[in-house]
This record gives sequence, C-alpha cells and structure tokens, in this order.
Amino acid sequence: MNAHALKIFVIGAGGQLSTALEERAEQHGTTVALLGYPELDLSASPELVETQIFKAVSAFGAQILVNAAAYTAVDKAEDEPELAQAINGVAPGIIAQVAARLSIPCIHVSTDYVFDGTAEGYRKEDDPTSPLGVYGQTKLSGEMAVAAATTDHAILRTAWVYAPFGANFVKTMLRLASEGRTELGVVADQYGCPTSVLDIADAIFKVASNLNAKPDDATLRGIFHLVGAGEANWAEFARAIFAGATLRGAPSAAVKDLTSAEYPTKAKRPFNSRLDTSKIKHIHNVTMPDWKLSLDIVLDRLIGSKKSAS
Ligand SMILES: NC(=O)C1=CN([C@@H]2O[C@H](COP(=O)(O)OP(=O)(O)OC[C@H]3O[C@@H](n4cnc5c(N)ncnc54)[C@H](OP(=O)(O)O)[C@@H]3O)[C@@H](O)[C@H]2O)C=CC1
Ligand SMILES: Cc1cn([C@H]2C[C@H](O)[C@@H](COP(=O)(O)OP(=O)(O)O[C@H]3O[C@@H](C)C(=O)[C@@H](O)[C@H]3O)O2)c(=O)[nH]c1=O
Ligand SMILES: [Mg+2]
Repeated sequence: MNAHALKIFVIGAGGQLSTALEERAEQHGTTVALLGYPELDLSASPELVETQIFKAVSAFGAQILVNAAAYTAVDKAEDEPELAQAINGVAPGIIAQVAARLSIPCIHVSTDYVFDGTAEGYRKEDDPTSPLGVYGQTKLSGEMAVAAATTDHAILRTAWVYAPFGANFVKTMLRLASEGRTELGVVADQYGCPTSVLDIADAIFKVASNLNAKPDDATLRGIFHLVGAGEANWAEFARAIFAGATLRGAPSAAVKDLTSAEYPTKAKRPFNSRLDTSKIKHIHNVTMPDWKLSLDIVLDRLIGSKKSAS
C-alpha cells in the first residue's frame, strides 16, 4: 500500500457507486474505507448517525469524505417520503457537518431529478430546480443541507446510472430479454444522459485529488454536473443495450416506443433531463466518455466481449 495514498472515506456500501469506488481505489493510488448498511443506518437518529460517522472517519484518518448512499427507489419514495427525506435530505447534512468538524472536503452525489425537465436544451448548475417527485425533492434538500454545513464541498449531479453490478436499467433490460421477453415497451419521450458508474468513480477520484491539493480554492467547490457525453431517450438506450447484447450472442428484445402516458408510474419523471457538463470539464479537467463507449465496457463485463463477425 502506498504510504502517500489519499485516504477517502465512503458512506455507503454495496450500492453501484460505493462498489465502483471500492473497486477502482487502488488504480487511482488511493485508500478507500467504506461504512454502509447495516452497520450504519442513515435513517437512525441524527445523533447516532453523527457519532458513528465521526468515530469511523476520524479513526481512519480520512482526507476526503464521500457520500455514495441514498434512497434511490423513485416510485417507492412516493409512499415513504419521511424515510427518503431522512436518508436523502437530512443525512447528507450530518455527513457534511462531520467533514466540517474534521476540516476535510465533502463530496456529495445528487441527481438530474432536481429539475422538472420542462426547459429545452442542457441544464447548467445554476438553472432553477423544481423536482417533480419525492425522490428529487429529498435529493434537493440534501444538496442544500450539504451546502449549509460546509463550503468545502463538491456536489456532483449525475443521472441514469448503470453499472456491471447493482440494480440498474441495463441489467433490467438484459434480465427481461433473458427471461424470454421478445418485445418491450419503453418510454421514448424522456431524454437524458446515461452514465456509467465506472466513469463517475473515476471523476470522483479526480475531484477528490483536486480538492485535497487546493484546500482554499473556492472555484473547485460547489455544484457540478457529471453525466456521460451524448444523450438518449430510454427507448434508444434500451435499443443500444439490445444491439450490444446481440453482438455478444446474448438474448435481446425488440423495443416499442411508448409515451410516458402509456407507461404510468407512481412518480413523474422529467421529460428533459439533459445536463451540461462544461463546468466540471473546465474546472476539474474531467471529460466524460460517450455513454455508448462506456456501455460497451459494462456489457463486456456483464455478458462477455463481442463475437467476431467472421
Ligand atoms: N442510480 C441512479 O440512476 C442515479 C443515482 N444518483 C445518485 O447517485 C448516488 C449513488 O447511487 P447508486 O449507487 O446508483 O445507488 P444504489 O441504490 O445502487 O445504492 C444506494 C446505497 O445507499 C445505501 N443506503 C440506502 N439506504 C440506506 C440507509 N438507511 N443507511 C445506509 N445506507 C443506505 C444502499 O444500501 P443497501 O443496498 O444496503 O440498501 C446502497 O448501498 C446517490 O446519491 C443517488 O441519488 C443520481 C442519479 C442517478
Ligand atoms: C423497466 C422499464 C422502464 N421503463 C421506463 C420507466 C422510466 O421512465 C425509465 C427508466 O426506468 P428506471 O426504473 O431505471 O427509472 P428511474 O428509477 O426513474 O431512474 C432514475 O433513478 C434515479 C435514482 C435517478 O437519480 C435518475 O437519474 C434516474 O436514473 O424507463 C419503461 O418504459 N419500460 C420498462 O420496461
Ligand atoms: Mg430505479
């Protein structure tokens, strides 16, 4: 182990992002420690949550604190607003307070669902927020709690996250096809930027290193949009997944375009979730790959490499 390795403490374990951070720590020359459920329950009393996190983070001697935990069940959140608010709205403020007490930067992760998706084009960091549902509302209050607790923060808004592990849209599509579904209806009127969690993790290591190197540089702090390059609607994303599955000899399904009205869900989703990433590129020198290239990497891990045509 590198004695000079940056020490990063991650809240959350077993989720898409926490798993990716753990997996990629070494190749970034960092040492990562994680604390997640069930050892830590972010919906427990704020006093208990703060005590547990403070103890673990200070014992590790962390130089950066990353919150990778969240309540991410968008529809279920409509029925459990208090639980979602405790985890997404309140806990991030406690985590950021611990970072402030220890004088270390806090990196927090948020979502495109803080926007209502009614504006055209790509959203910038200071565009007005207006979440449509409980998940987005609670994530927005988490952003505000972090900002209120410490100026030494980076809030990274990402979207449409997929990974070779955990629960995500790519794995859901592949599973439905492998269960024998030959046609799937998928919404084609919600647009956004699919993002590989492997790219998010790489960006977080870069941002962590920048924050650590320049503790007094305010321009490195604040809100940043961090999504895969390019754009898609969910039906296009599904078609790309199945095209990749076919090339790898795995089961695929035909995709039928649906409107959101034809695919009713408990929570409303934004129609336009496209995020502009020029700020993080300019300030942190983070360039996100095209989502189609990153999808290939994730599909290689999930179902193997492409079969050669000859
Ligand atoms: N997934 C997506 O499409 C998107 C995610 N984001 C944001 O990215 C971040 C990472 O999300 P991602 O990794 O994809 O999410 P996952 O759902 O894969 O992981 C969430 C993690 O939070 C943990 N968690 C949930 N409840 C608690 C609790 N009460 N106490 C402690 N830990 C808890 C989960 O643990 P357990 O599994 O044990 O419940 C899990 O490890 C989150 O901030 C999310 O809001 C933003 C945009 C899109
Ligand atoms: C499974 C399925 C989903 N859909 C639709 C529902 C939804 O509009 C879209 C994607 O489905 P999901 O369940 O992955 O959507 P959802 O859980 O809303 O995904 C969101 O998760 C949270 C955590 C975020 O922060 C967002 O960025 C976004 O990634 O596709 C279909 O149209 N057909 C299907 O067969
Ligand atoms: Mg979901």
